[in-house]
Amino acid sequence: MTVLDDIIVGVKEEMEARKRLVSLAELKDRAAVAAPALDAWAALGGPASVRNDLKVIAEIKRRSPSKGDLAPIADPASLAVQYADGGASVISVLTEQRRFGGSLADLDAVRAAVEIPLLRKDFTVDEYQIWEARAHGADLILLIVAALSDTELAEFSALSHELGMNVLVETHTEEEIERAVAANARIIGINVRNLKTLDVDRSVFGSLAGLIPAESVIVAESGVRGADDVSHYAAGGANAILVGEALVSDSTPHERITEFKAAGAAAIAVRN
Ligand SMILES: O=P(O)(O)OC[C@@H](O)[C@@H](O)c1c[nH]c2ccccc12
Repeated sequence: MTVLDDIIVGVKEEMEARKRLVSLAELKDRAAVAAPALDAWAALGGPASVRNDLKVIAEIKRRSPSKGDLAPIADPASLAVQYADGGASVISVLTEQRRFGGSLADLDAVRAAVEIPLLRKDFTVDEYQIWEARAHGADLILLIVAALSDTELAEFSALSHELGMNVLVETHTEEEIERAVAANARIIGINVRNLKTLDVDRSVFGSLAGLIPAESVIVAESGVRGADDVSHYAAGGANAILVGEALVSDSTPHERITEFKAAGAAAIAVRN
């Protein structure tokens, strides 16, 4: 069993427990009265012809299976405000409980605090979680190609779009990019961390980014330690970066984001 398989077992158990507390019908009622989803695609730069800088997706991440506790986040709302002040385009809230220490309560707290698009970051394996995301104010959800069949990828994308949300489709291999493109994904992430082993290999980004059609927003996920990594991803074709650990463990995350955006813009100016 891979790490990913193991995580998903826990995700399903937690979801079954939530299903007993909140029915799908109840979630649909809540989703119907939620404020409409914000346009994460536009926030991430939109059509290729108008993209001009590097966008930052800043993540609220308490813990990870590879590193354990990252930082005590007493107040996710104030961290989110710092992210937004620093110029994050989207805030990612990890809601997976067992391995990442997240929750829907974190998503609620962040939703109440900022008005920029939110990614509900979780291991989506059931439509229930998509309704849940929308009911709790998410604008974007994560679909991990390695965890889904082509049918699930298509159905989950369609439901998300029906609910007005965008989808970040996460890949790690050439075959997964082909599957993401076949599913018409327009926001495609390359996670440099292999979720089956948790190994990080930053060179994966540069070797795969060229396979993604220019119309899609390309997100470099994981492994940003500092501005050099940001420059590396931007030079390799990233339109956006997704950063967790480096921001939650920094005392001035807004300054880090500003620094990352400057490094990204400089590398993109050279790239163009
Ligand atoms: O903390 P990092 O190395 O900056 O990584 C952030 C993000 O990419 C990572 O949290 C992540 C990428 N894909 C995921 C899927 C599930 C959980 C977490 C992730």
